[in-house]
Amino acid sequence: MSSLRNHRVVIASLFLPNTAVFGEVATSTPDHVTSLPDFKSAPPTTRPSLLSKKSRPLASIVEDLKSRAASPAATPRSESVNPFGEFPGLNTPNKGVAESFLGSVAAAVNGKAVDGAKKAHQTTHGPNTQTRVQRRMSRSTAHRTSSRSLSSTRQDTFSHSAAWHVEPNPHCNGGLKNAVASVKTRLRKKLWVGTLGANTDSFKESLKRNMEWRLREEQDSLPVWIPDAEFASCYDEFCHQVLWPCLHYAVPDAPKTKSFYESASYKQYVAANQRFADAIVAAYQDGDIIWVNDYHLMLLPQMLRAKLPNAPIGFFLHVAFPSSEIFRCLSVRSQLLDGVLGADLIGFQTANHARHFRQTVSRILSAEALPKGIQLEDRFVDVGVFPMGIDVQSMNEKRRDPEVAEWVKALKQRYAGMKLIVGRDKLDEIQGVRHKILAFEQFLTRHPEYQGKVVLIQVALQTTEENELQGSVSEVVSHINSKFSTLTYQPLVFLHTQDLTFNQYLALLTVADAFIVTSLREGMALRTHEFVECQEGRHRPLILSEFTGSYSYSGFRSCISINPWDRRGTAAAMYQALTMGEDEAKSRWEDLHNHVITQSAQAFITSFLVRCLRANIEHMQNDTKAVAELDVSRILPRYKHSQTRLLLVDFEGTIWLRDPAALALRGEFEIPQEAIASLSKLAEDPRNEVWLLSGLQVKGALEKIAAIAPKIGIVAENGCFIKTRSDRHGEAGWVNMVANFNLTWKGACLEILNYFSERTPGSFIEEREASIVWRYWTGSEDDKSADRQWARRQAAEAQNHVFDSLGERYGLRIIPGQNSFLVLPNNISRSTAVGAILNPAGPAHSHAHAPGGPAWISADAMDLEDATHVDFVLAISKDEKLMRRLNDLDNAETVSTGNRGTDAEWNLKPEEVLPVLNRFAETK
Ligand SMILES: O=P(O)(O)OC[C@H]1O[C@H](O[C@H]2O[C@H](CO)[C@@H](O)[C@H](O)[C@H]2O)[C@H](O)[C@@H](O)[C@@H]1O
Repeated sequence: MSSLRNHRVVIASLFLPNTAVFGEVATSTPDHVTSLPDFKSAPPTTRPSLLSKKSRPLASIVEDLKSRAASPAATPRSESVNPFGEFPGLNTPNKGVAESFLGSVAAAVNGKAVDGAKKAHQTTHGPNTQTRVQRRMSRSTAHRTSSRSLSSTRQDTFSHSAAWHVEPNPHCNGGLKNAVASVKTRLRKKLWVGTLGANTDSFKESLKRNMEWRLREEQDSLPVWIPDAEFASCYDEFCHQVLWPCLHYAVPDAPKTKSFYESASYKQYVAANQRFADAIVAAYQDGDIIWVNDYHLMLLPQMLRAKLPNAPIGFFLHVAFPSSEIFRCLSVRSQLLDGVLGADLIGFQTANHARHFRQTVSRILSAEALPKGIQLEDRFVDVGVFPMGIDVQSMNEKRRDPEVAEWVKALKQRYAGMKLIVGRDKLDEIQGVRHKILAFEQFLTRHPEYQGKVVLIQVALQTTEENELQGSVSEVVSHINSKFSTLTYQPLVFLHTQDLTFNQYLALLTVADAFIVTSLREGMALRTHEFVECQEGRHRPLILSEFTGSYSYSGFRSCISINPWDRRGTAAAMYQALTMGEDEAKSRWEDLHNHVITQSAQAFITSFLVRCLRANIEHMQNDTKAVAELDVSRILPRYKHSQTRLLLVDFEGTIWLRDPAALALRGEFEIPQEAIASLSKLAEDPRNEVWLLSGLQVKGALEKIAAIAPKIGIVAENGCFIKTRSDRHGEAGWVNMVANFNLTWKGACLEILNYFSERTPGSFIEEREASIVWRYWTGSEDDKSADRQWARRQAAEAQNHVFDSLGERYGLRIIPGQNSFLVLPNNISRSTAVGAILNPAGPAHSHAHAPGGPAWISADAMDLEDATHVDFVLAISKDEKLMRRLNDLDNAETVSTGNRGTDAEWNLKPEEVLPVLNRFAETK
């Protein structure tokens, strides 16, 4: 982390952590209020107990019902006695919130006045029985109407003389804000770049300058000004209705309502991203690390890279990333992928999301996806997994607030004898609240003994109106409350986050008998981590969807897992949670807790930023390193004076420049006699060990070469087979490096590829011993015809099929080429073969490996420390992985014959290879 101290971190996030609010009211600095957004902020400087000694009687059931007198459902005046007696009063600045909160929870136990025909689901006072479950306001629309927002109407204009103050921005990603705060002593210099989350068209320029100045001075924040209509289209439409569902595995079909055009909203998304880019470029200083957050800003890394070619840029996706089968349906899929690939490092919450991303890039952009990232034409982009966590220490401090204890007491009193299941989600389709409620209905139906005794308290996070409508929560809430409510009981309570303070929420988590998340997909689900910490004294269980990021971590497997689509299973999980014995609950909680404290916010932020910096340094070294044309005269002296030399030379594309497809298809092969003769001459020298590296199979070309050049070692099929050099007794043989591998995948793979071959004219399969190549195009590489496009699409589909059905099961990897792709076992490569060659106990040095002998593969095969007996290594190859590995050796000269960016020390055109080999061969 020490290296981070010297850098300023520019944090780009759609919303700033703090925003500006008009009015003179002096509020506390953001540090004094809860840093978790969306909850009603605690009041200013003084924070007297909400439940002060001057208690006011608790609203009785009669009062509770009276307060809904405006409702058409008449309330019986002579209600039964409130079973909960006295409740402390609310004589505090947060009175409104407290009333709302208690009103809501009270309603659950006090029973509802119901319209004979149709019971309502209202849980708090208000004239309209629909309001509690209806959405409040989306982030963009909220600010067009909210009195707390910066601009109240479009007609108002605000100049620099308008009074304003700072408050926490309820729209900012709470997890991110907390994570940054958790390392504030170590992350000394930072600059947040984002929007205020308010309509700002009516601001005069003078006001904007005034805000910019103060926010920069006081909050380390730089506001980005986005016109209101542009913001709404970008955020409410493109982000929430196109990207959000798709990234959470829903096939894009927006706009369902035809209320907007995807292409138009994408334009606004581009424009909004460009405004961020302009603001950051203007503020950028040498040494800054730029950290771009989340799906709202997927184009920003590339826009920044265009202007700041050397800047360290990290992109972290907080939400999920779907399989390529889903992502490829997006009309702007390539633009979005190109956008994020401007970063040095792309981070994901889970290994699955990262894998999906790599596969998607490989299939849509035809770039090479390696385990550590993406090899583009001109540079490498790191891809990593950085699970988000919570700041446990800060959370525990908040939990220790006496006010939380008072609320716990109050809630216990209010819900005495009842069980509480708590949840907090957006009301859209993705977070599965509808599924949750229907499962709760099933639970109450299957376990009637719990009717009247269990309440589901659902805290609702606001999202876009359209998304909430699609979530269809409202109708099921009405349905379940009308089905099970009695005079003294309502099964389902809805609260909006604005209805309760964070302390109240913490109290709710503390008294909960279970917490439930039914997301159909989710990036992480940090609210479950908060619940676990709040349960320190009680250890009640977590019911968690298998489709959340949190569940993908083994520590969280001690939850009660559910498939949210399985209503019966979810209902059973509710029963299991409420009836679980203390010992089992404690043991499960301990696992969950251990995970929460290990996967902390601090660990997340430190590892992401350090890796981003390191990746940038590596990339810059590679990019700025002018790779010189090989100057043989600089190398020859070392060669001359060395005693043990290893010479590695690629076959295809380096000394053999013919089309491998023609060889596979028609068996057309002519030995490149001059090159083989030159290598053989080199191999005559007892100080030299000469190896030919090839992806071709043994049969055919390589067999023929082996016959005429017995002193050359050969690596076939990218490392699946190795032919040792013949020794002085003339012994040599092919060693099968994959003899112990399960190759049964080949049958299934061929079946898939046959299917695609039938549909792709001119394509064919090249089956090798332990690998398979599908050559989907045999025409010109520059062909832009529809036929080639079709073939490329088929190739993408075929890769998907092979990887999804066989990849993980058999440990396979797919290497895309220009017009073909190769499927082979994961742990086989030219560089593992070279590791095996260097190993003194390996196939190149031991006679135990006679032809047809046992397989040789060693766990140490990758270990280049074995290279101590070699004092000169020359590698002429296109294999970048091999180049990188050999660069770790002091005595290696790496020479690339590829035509794109390389990590090798030298470049060499393939046509120049033979003259170079000859010069070595002539040197004594
Ligand atoms: O609704 P948006 O403004 O588009 O924001 C998206 C959501 O961001 C946050 O959740 C995401 O990040 C969390 C922390 O990394 C992660 O736990 C969660 O799974 C992600 O979805 C935020 O907490 C949500 O309220 C926003 O909806």
